[in-house]
Amino acid sequence: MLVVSCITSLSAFAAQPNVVILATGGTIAGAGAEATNSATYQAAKVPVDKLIAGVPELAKVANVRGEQVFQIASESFTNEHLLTLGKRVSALVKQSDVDGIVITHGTDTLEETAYFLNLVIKSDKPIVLVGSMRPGTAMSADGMLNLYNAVAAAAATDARGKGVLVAMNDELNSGRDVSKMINIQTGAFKSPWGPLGMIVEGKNYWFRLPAKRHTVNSEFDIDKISSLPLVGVAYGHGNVADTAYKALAAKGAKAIIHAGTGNGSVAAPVVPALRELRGQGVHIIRSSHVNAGGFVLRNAEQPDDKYDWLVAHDLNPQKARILATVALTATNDSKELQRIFWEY
Ligand SMILES: NC(=O)C[C@H](N)C(=O)O
Repeated sequence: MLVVSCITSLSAFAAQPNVVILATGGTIAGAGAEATNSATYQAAKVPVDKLIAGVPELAKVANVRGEQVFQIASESFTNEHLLTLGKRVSALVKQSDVDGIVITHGTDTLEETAYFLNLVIKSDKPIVLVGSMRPGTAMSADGMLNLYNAVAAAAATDARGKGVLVAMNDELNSGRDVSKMINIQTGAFKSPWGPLGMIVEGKNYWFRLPAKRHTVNSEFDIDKISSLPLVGVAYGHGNVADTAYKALAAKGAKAIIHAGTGNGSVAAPVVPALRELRGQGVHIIRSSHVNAGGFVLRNAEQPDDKYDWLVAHDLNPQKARILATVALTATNDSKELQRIFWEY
């Protein structure tokens, strides 16, 4: 009897999917002095093994192992961090003993890393990013459930082929669309076009699919990218001057994302400087900083065809920076870049 039950539990273990948790820091690995410290704490303190040990229920949905890739607050996530993480994910998804990847990440730039991986990883295996809005030491900390949901989602075969996902607050959002909308509530991550699905008690419920190119259908491949060009973001407002745009170009920016008002509109006094920069070879990409999601169209507000400027369509400025950075590794042609902005 004993032998039989041992064999049964062994085969049950072997049958579980293998999920690797790549830890990068953030509030999900944060710690505060008191349980009441939900907003004042130090990010990136708790190592991955301790995070995993804190959620024993993970073992019921997957064979989980952790790797500490970085231990940083995500506001300091550089292009080099993106490259290092992307190459590690790419190597892992090629392994036959890896079924899914979870990446624990600070929430400040989680949307940027999720979009980057969505563009450059050639795999249909689930890749799920997760963070938390409160540190694990706080009352009603959200990290445990978010992590459980992320591992359950990454372990599920129904999460395959949907691009890089973000599991936060019971929602499964596309890494392309999702954005941090508020910095103090657990329901912080929203997509302007709605979530792809929900995860409830470890089960995924899907409602829609991403329409844009991603992962296996992307023309970009992290294995072929060895460095990322500099792309800057300049914030537009009514009294804006050309100082930031010119300074970014002087620092070597290959493209400048104009975080514009409304329809990516540009204040009249800075138009000449932006035209001049384009003449010097710097791409000008009009995006919008409106809160619920911009929708910038070519030749609306500004004659993009005449100026050879680009539009980021619905990508917010930080996501537009990611796509421009990746796209510029493949082409410097403005028509090609605009095609890429429509397709991804
Ligand atoms: N909630 C968080 O994770 C915020 C933190 N500043 C980070 O992005 O690392």
